[in-house]
Amino acid sequence: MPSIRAPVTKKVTTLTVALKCRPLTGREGGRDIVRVTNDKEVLVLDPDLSKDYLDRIQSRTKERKYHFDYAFSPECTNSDVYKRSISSVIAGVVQGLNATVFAYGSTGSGKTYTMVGTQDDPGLMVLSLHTIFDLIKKDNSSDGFEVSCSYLEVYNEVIYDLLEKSSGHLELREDPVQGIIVAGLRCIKVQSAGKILELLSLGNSRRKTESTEANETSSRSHAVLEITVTRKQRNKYRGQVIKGKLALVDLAGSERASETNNGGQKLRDGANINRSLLALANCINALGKQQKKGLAYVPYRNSKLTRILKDGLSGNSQTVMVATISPADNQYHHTVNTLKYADRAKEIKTHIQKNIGTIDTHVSDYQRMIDSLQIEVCRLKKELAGKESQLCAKPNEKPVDDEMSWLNLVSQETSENVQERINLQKAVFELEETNLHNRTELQHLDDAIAKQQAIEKDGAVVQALRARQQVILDNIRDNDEAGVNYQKEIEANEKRRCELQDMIEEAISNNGNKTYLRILSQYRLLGMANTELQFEIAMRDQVICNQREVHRNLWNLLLALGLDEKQIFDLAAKQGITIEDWKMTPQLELSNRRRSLNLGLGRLTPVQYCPCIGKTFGVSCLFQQNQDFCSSSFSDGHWESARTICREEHHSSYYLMCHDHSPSAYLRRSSSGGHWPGGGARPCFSTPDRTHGFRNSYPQMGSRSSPYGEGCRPAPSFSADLQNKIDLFLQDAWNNVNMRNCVGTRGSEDPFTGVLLNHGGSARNLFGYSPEQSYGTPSSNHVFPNTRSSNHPDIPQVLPPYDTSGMSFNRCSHNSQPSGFV
Ligand SMILES: Nc1ncnc2c1ncn2[C@@H]1O[C@H](COP(=O)(O)OP(=O)(O)OP(=O)(O)O)[C@@H](O)[C@H]1O
Repeated sequence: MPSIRAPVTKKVTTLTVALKCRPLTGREGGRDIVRVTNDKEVLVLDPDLSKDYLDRIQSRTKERKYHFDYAFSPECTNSDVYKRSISSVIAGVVQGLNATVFAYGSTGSGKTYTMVGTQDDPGLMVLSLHTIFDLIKKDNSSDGFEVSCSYLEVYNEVIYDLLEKSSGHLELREDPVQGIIVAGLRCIKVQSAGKILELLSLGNSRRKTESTEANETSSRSHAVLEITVTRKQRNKYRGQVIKGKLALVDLAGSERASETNNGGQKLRDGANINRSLLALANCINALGKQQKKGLAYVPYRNSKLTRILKDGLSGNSQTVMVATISPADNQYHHTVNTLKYADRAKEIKTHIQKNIGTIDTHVSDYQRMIDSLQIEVCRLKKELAGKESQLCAKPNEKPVDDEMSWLNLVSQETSENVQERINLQKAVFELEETNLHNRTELQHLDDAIAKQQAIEKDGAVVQALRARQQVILDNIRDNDEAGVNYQKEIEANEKRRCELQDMIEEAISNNGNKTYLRILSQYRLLGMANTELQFEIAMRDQVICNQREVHRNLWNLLLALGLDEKQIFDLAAKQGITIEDWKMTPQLELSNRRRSLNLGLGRLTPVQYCPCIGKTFGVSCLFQQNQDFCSSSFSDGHWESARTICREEHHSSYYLMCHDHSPSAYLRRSSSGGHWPGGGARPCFSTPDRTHGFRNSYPQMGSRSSPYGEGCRPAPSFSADLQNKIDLFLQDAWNNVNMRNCVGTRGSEDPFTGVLLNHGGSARNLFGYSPEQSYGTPSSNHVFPNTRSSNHPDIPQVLPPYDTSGMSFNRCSHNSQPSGFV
C-alpha cells in the first residue's frame, strides 16, 4: 500500500466501546442474567440464585454494573448497532481517516454474527461497505475514488490470504513509513459494494471454522477485512490525494479447554487462540494503564494479531470495540471478563489525523512499492530455484510420502520456533528499553525531589513528585514481571528447540532423508544466527545513534570550555588518536551552560566524558544509561570484539569501547530480575558462556560460526597502551581547559556545567568522586589514570551540583580474565 504523508495536526480520541448482548439461544438454555438498563449501562446479575438478602446487602453478591459509550440489548439488530456507534466512524474513512472496528468476546458470544451477520440482519462489515459506496456515489467534490480491499486470517499464529485460493504463509514486515504490513497480501481494486461482498463471502468460506461444544460454527481464526479508500481532490486541492483505511476485525473466541471438551487439533487451535487473545488483553491492559499512569510497556510483539492491530489500538485510527456477551448464567465468568477488558479499553487513546499526500507522492509510493515487490519476487524465485535444484540433484533421496509429511511438520514447527524466538527476544529488548526510560525518569525524579526538599520539606510539589515516582516504580515492577514471564517463554522455546534438534538428529542417524534433514538443521541454525544478527543490528544501531549524539556533545563541550578545534585535533594527534567525521557545531549558548549536562542520554556526570574516537585504533567512547552492553562485529571471517567497559551506578553507565583483536571482557546481568551477578547493584565482567551469551535475555548467543554457543568467543584483554593514549589525551585537554578557564579558582563554578570547581579539599575529584570512592590503589591500568585523583596538582576538584553519594568507581585490571567492574 502506498504511504501517504499525514499532516502534523493530530486529534486525540478515545476508543469507543459498544456493548452488545445477544439473545439466549435454544441450544444453551440456562437463565438470562444480563440487563441492559439503558443505552449506556449494563447490569450482570449474580448467577447464584441461592444468595440470601444478607449476602446481597453486605455486597457479597457477584452482581456487576458497567457503563460504556453504547449498550445494546438482545433485541437490537446489527443495523441498530451500526447506526448509533459505527456509521460516523465509517464516514471519516471517506474523508481520509483511518478506522478500526473489532468485535471482542468469548466463544459463541456473537462476534461473527455482529461483524458478518446474516441475510436478514447484515453485519457491520456489510453495512460499512454499503455506506462507503453510498458516500462515494453522493460525493461530487472530488476527482474520483479508488477502493481496494484485502482479507486475511490469522490461524495458529500464521497469516493466510483469504482472497487467495491456496494461500501460503504470509509474513509481517515493519515498514518505517507504513508501519506493520503483511508482505504479499493481495489487495483487490473494487468498484462496488456488491463486489466486496462477493469477496467477503468467498473469504469467509475459506475461513477455518469448527463445530465446538460452545458454538456450532466457531471461528478458529482471527479475520481482518481491510478497505482502503483513496480519493483524488479537486479545485484548490488538485494534486492532493487523501486515503482512509478501514479495518474490520472478527476475532476468534476465547474458550476454556475444560468447557469445550476439545481435543487434538481443536485443542491446539484453542490454545493458540487463547494465547493471541491474551496478548490482545495484555495490550488493552497496558494501554488502559498507560493513560492513567504514564509509560507502560505494551506487549504488541506477543502475537501476530496484536501487531496487526497495533495502529487500531494506539496509532492513527478511530477505533470502536464491540464487546459481545451472552446473557446465559453459565457464561457469567466469560461475560464479566469481557466487560472488564471493555471497561479498561475505554481508557485507550488514539491519535487521528487525515492522511493527505500529493499525487506525486502517490505515484512515487507506488514506485517504491513495485520496487520492493520486485525485490521480494527475485528473492522468492531464487529460493525456489535453490530448492528445485536440491531436489533434482538427488532424485534418489526424494522422501516417501510419510516421511515427507513428517518433515513438513518438523519444518513448520522449526520455523514457528525460530519466529517465536525472534519475537520473544525483540519483546524483551523493547521491554528493557521501556524500563530504561522509566529508570531515567526515576533518576531525574530523585534529583528533583532532593532539590525540592531543600526548598520546601514535604510540600505539595514533593508529594506530587513522590506520587509520580511510585507510578514509575510500579511500572518498572510490572515490566520486570513481564520480563520474567518472557524469560520463561524463552526457556520453553529453547526446550522445544532442543527437542526438535534431537528429533532431526535422531532421524539423520536412522538414515532418514539426510539431505533434507541437513537442510532443515541448517535452516534452523541460520534462523538462530539471523535472530542474533537482528539483535546485533538493533543494538548497534542504538549504540551508533547514542554515540553520535554523545560525541557531538562532547566535542561541543570541549569547545565550550575554551579549546578550539585545532587544539583538540593537535592534542589527539599527539597521542596518536585520529578524529574523524567531526564537524564543528556552533558553540553552546551560555544560557545552556548552567543546565545539568544532557548528552542525549540523560544527565551525565563529568566522569562520563571521554571524547575519543579514532580510526587508527578504532577507539570510541559512548555513554549509556542502565544498559549492559556487549557488542561484536563480523569481518574477514572473524568476530571482532567490541570491548565494553561499563560502570553503572545510579542508573548511569560508562562505556568505553575498543575494537581490536585482543580478547574481550563481557558484561552481563544475572538472570534474575535485572540485578547484576553476585546480587549487588553493580555489573561484573564475565566471559560469555554457552548458555548465557551477552544478555540474560539471549541465552543462546555464542559465536557466529556456531550460533548455539558451541564455541565461545575469545576473552580479550584491555589494551593498556591504548588506554594510556586516551588518558593522556584527556589529561592534556583538561589541562588546557584549566589553563584557560579556571586553574586555581578554588570554589569557583564551571561556566558550562555549573559545577563547583575546587582545588584539593575533601570533596570530589575531577569526575565527581571522592578519592576513596575512586580508583582504589593507583595503577597504570586504570580506565582513568590516578593522576586525576584529588591530589593531582593540575586538576581542579569538581563538586557536582547533584548527589553522587553511593557512586563508586572500582578499578579494572586489564588482564585477559578481567574481574570486578569498572
Ligand atoms: N444478535 C443475535 N441474534 C440472534 N442470534 C445470535 C445473535 N448473536 C449471535 N447469535 C447466535 O449465537 C451463535 C454464536 O454466534 P457467533 O458464531 O457469532 O459467535 P462468535 O462469538 O463468533 O463465536 P466464535 O468465537 O466461537 O466464532 C450463533 O448461532 C449465532 O447465530
